[in-house]
Amino acid sequence: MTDLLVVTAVPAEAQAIQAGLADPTVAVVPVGVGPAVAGAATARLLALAEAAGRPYRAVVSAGVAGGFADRVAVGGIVLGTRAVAADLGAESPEGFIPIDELGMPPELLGGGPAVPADPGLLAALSTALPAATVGPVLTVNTVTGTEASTEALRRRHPDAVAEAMEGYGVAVAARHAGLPFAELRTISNPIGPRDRDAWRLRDALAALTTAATALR
Ligand SMILES: O=C(O)c1cccc(C(=O)CC[C@H]2O[C@@H](n3cnc4c(=O)[nH]cnc43)[C@H](O)[C@@H]2O)c1
Repeated sequence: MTDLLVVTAVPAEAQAIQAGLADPTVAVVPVGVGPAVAGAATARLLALAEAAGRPYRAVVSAGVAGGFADRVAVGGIVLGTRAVAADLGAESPEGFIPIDELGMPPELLGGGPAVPADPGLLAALSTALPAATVGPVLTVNTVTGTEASTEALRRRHPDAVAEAMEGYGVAVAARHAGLPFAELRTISNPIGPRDRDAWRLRDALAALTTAATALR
């Protein structure tokens, strides 16, 4: 058991990470956008490696993300303490109800709507990236794009630092395989009213290359 598996959403993120990697045993694979495709693809990669007798030792979900502007700047690095399925639940006239408050048996929730990062892996990444902002990273199916949704997310997750679209799916795949999980993100845009022209992808990808030195 040697390799660390790093999964990104898109090829540009994988290339940015590969450009900064110091460790040749780290595999970086772009698996697609959103928690379902990222989770399914990660589970398949883990199963194939296991069947080939070269199982991975840990999984990192990595890429760019939106940041809560008062927590982390565009271009900054984020390490997730847990991956939170922030839009898994039900709407009601009184507001959003998280999935674990809907009365479902816990075994149907696969451990719940948040998967913690592995403490040892998170500690190693934090030591290697002391400037990183550390906190929960939300996983959403829809990029937040209004002031009202941003405020609702802040109310529900006052300690969250960023949102992206894959972490929870990758975390569930890692948990089902019994492997440590962590999430590494760099910030391409502030979370808030949609302004795609303001996304600073180049800065976030450059930050991913810098942060990749921590992946070993
Ligand atoms: O067009 C490009 O060159 C390009 C390069 C790198 C990444 C992209 C993406 O479109 C990344 C999509 C990916 O980014 C995450 N993300 C980024 N900002 C947010 C956000 O505010 N809310 C949710 N997710 C965000 C997400 O994980 C997407 O999968 C394009």
